[in-house]
Amino acid sequence: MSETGRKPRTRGARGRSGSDVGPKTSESGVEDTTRTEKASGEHHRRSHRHREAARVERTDDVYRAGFACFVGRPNAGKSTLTNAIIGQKIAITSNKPQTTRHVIRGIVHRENAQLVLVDTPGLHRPRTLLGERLNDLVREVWSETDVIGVCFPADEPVGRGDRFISSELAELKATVIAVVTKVDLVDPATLTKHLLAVSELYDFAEIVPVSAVSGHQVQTLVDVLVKHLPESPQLYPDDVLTDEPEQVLIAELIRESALEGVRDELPHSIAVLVEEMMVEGGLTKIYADLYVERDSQKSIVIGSRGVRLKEVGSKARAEIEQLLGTRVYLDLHVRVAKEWQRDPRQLRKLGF
Ligand SMILES: Nc1nc2c(ncn2[C@@H]2O[C@H](COP(=O)(O)OP(=O)(O)OP(=O)(O)O)[C@@H](O)[C@H]2O)c(=O)[nH]1
Repeated sequence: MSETGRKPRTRGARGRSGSDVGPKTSESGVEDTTRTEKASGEHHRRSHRHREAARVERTDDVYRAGFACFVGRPNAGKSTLTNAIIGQKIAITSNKPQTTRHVIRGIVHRENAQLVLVDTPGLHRPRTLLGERLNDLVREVWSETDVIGVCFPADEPVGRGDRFISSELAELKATVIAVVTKVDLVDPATLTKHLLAVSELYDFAEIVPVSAVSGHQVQTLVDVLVKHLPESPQLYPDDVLTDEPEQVLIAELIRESALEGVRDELPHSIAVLVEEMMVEGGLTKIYADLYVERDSQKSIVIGSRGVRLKEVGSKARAEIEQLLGTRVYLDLHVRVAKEWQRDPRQLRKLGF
């Protein structure tokens, strides 16, 4: 099976041609680092290692490897579940719907299996060009996966959105399982009713209730996903956790930080692009642009006297330092790209 998902994006030299450069904030870490990488002066990628991911687990005698993805209505808990399985923050989560835009893969390594997880945006009725592209992306991922886990949040009744997604699954060659998420939020009686309602939606190969927050049944879910993978040689080297370019992960962390506590219309209007990354000794310098659609949104992001942008920068910097294991200098610019969600050129530039 071929690789799933978007091709890694490469960024050229730092482009500062945009006309709408706003106030900037720079954040620099001070404490000493635990790990330093040899400075190369150019963009580079590292494989993220995670010892726990190499947990030894024998399910049967053959080696299985393949791709799985979680789909489901917005806010169903797909990203949180992916993170719980991979054990590292790789996809952003937020209590606002439809904040996952990038296809981000994580890889679970077992002694006799390799599970490659693909994270997709929620399928929804498209209202903009971006919406249409997102739906195309979801379908593309679906057609290339071996197992699809449809997520149904246990704390919300099965609704039209769930029926819409289930009806789209009929023609797929992938094994389709149901994942009932957030079971920590409901009592056993509600859960039982919910499981019944889910089982009536589609002929799922299995139905697995989980809680990504408490960890309940997360490993069972991995067992189930692995069980339905095809026999295949190993697809990735042993210690690769995700092959998503670091810059995309970093952009996601910045975007997540910028989304916190902002008004409802803003999440869809924010995009982040890492323009340049340099390693200098134990310090990684990151120059990133945060795009919004309107001047009014720019003021919201920046906040009074730049206070909010500074907070966004500090929070993102701390998380990026964790991800990279180096000190980080983060230079954030806010730019206005008018109506970028409706403009094909801008969408391409921002990676959609
Ligand atoms: N209590 C509880 N909350 C959860 C659980 N899983 C996810 N959540 C919360 O549900 C919200 C949505 O989770 P996400 O993982 O962002 O959902 P998603 O399906 O990826 O959402 P989109 O990106 O909108 O498609 C977040 O606030 C999570 O913290 C869970 O197992 N238990």
